[in-house]
Amino acid sequence: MNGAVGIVGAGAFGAALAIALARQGRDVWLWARDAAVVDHMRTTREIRRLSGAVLPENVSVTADMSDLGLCPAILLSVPMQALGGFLSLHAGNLKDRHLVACCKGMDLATQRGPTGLIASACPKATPMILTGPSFAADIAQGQATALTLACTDEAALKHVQQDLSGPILRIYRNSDVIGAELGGALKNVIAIAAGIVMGAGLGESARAALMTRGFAEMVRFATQLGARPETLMGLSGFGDLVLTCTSDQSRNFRHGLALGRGDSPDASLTVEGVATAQAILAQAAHLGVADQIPVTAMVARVTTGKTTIPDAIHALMSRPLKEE
Ligand SMILES: NC(=O)C1=CN([C@@H]2O[C@H](COP(=O)(O)OP(=O)(O)OC[C@H]3O[C@@H](n4cnc5c(N)ncnc54)[C@H](OP(=O)(O)O)[C@@H]3O)[C@@H](O)[C@H]2O)C=CC1
Ligand SMILES: O=C(CO)COP(=O)(O)O
Repeated sequence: MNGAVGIVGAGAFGAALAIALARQGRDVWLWARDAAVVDHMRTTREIRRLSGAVLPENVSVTADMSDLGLCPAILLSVPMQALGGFLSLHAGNLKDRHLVACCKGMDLATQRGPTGLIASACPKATPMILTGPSFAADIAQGQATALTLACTDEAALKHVQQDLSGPILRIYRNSDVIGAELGGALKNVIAIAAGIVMGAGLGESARAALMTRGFAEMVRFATQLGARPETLMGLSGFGDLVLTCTSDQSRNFRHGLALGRGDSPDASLTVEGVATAQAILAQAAHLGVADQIPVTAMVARVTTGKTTIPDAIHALMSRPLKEE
């Protein structure tokens, strides 16, 4: 299909985007790595991870990457920690394209964000990131959703913005790739902390304080890496932080909720904030600014069993007093 949108990864988000883009009139190639999963989707047209949402007719499903050969833009909707491995396996099929990362996080092995991994694996491709407040289930149901698309190539950015926009997906463009990436990565870490606060029974006031101080930390860290503060205040930062910290649809929030209650989190789910907290902390330590991201540091320590939740709360509450 000449000009179809390619989507790699038929999990919750990839499938939801396929459904929305198809409803907006685009032909879509949806790729999954597992031939049995592809057969099941072809036969039933159902997406198990989206409570049986149905794929429109103009979505073609494949396990063969060469089927995406005529797609000028390919959305990469695999988990962050799988992106590097995926790119090294399939770089040959992806060169020269607009590659739109849909994952939120930072790679633990390289401490790079998704567009950094794309640029390194596919130097001739144009890397972009699509991010912002958007639960897959909402998108699959056709609910209006606003997202940020970030890229440093303005012409390519405008082209893909146009391509992906429609009555379901309203896409805002942004040239600040670092800010968009870090907003999406860090909000998942803060959402785990918000879940812990609620699970431990600390109450709504504590959650509001955590979100506010977490947001201050997001802006501080991202601007040190070159992000624009306004990007963090937009959909990819503040918008997604609010969504993810306040809804138990969020897997990151639910992960924290389970930890706060003393339960075991569901290990089968994609919970990006766990590895990302460690990657951000390692990067901050390398830059000598680890003391400026106290919430992220505590999430990294709690989720790796290096400290307990009561000790983490005590440590955060007894930091030296400072100006807001
Ligand atoms: N779900 C949501 O509401 C949203 C998710 N996102 C982001 O989208 C990204 C994907 O999340 P989501 O779709 O929810 O996750 P899911 O766990 O639902 O799906 C992940 C998909 O990636 C595939 N996959 C995993 N590893 C590889 C690999 N090495 N090579 C190829 N395919 C692989 C999985 O295939 P298999 O089934 O074979 O393992 C599965 O199809 C995350 O970064 C998330 O933060 C962003 C906004 C909203
Ligand atoms: O990023 C998301 C919504 O914007 C999805 O959040 P979770 O990955 O926590 O479910």
